[in-house]
Amino acid sequence: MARIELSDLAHSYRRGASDLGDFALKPMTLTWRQGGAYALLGPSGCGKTTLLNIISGLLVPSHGRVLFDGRDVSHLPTEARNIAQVFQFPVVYDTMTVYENLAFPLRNRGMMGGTVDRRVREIAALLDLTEELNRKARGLTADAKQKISLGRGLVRPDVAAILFDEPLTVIDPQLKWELRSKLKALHRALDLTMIYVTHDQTEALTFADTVVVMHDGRVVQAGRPDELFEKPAHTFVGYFIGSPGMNVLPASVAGNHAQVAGATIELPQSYEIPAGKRIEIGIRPEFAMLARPGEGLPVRVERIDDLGRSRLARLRLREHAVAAGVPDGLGEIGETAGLILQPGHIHVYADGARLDGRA
Ligand SMILES: Nc1ncnc2c1ncn2[C@@H]1O[C@H](COP(=O)(O)OP(=O)(O)OP(=O)(O)O)[C@@H](O)[C@H]1O
Repeated sequence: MARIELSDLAHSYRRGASDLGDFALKPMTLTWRQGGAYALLGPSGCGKTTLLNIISGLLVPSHGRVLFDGRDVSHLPTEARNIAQVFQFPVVYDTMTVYENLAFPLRNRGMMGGTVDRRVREIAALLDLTEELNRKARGLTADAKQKISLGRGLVRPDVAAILFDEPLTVIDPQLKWELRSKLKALHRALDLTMIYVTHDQTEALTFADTVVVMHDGRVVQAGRPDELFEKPAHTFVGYFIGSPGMNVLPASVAGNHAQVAGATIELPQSYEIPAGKRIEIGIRPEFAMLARPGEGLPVRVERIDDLGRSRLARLRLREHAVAAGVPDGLGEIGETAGLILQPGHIHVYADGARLDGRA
């Protein structure tokens, strides 16, 4: 296991690039705790694979350093970093049995006999592969093969970290759920540093203690799932996480008052607003409620989605789309209604970044 530090790390695929726009990874300094379960989450093209390849040693960063337990490994190849990797598609030896596949990474490192056997059986049991141990990998389904790949990644007890790159892509949706919680249990049982790359928020939130959200080559927030939900550090985190995402509305804020769509909302905290920045407020649909016309902000009702246990209103506040909850006793909903925002859950953003208020 290792603590992994990224120190002033940045990467451009263009030699000699100086414009930040040419950087797939913008400068970042970040520590991955020993034994942590991390998800690296972001949309396609935000730089996840670039960052993972730099940590694994497939790519040498154009700027900054990667440290494993304080040791600079920036220029070391993958083999010298003592990490395990699990990729999107199964990497298994078809002619070997499941047992031999799982034992391979251990034997390759010079481990012998009983130690190998114990570890292979432990991992096989954790992944429900015990019954298959003597079968050749060739005849197995894609799901089973990917389980073997996961097992091969998890089997070595001495790795600095295990890097997963979208490992459940080929897995059947039903089994995905099962494997996700299994991976979480495995992390607890094995106490290894794990970094799990995904663009799927459910996968990230169910697996990780800490979710690292990337957007446009930057890490915009690293936090616990509840922190990302309750205090999105960037408007991007607000609408990327959550379903539907956070409502973001242009506003002007002075002290503890926000002007939104012509109405004034009193905020529980006071804000110092930097000059010349785009000011927005953000509020999650869970804390915005549809109300009778004349209450709160005036909105137009576009539609009501029945979600089974609750209803979600899709609204227009002037030209802005807003999602809000529908209280049970509201009665008939016409074309116009009111919208009440819970002030304690309103965040203020300047150029996308969350501002801290003062009580
Ligand atoms: N080998 C390369 N040469 C040049 N540009 C690259 C290379 N690999 C990635 N890029 C660019 O770097 C940026 C980040 O790509 P990266 O693959 O790291 O993102 P990602 O978040 O992993 O996306 P995806 O989920 O689609 O794999 C993108 O703009 C991409 O076009």
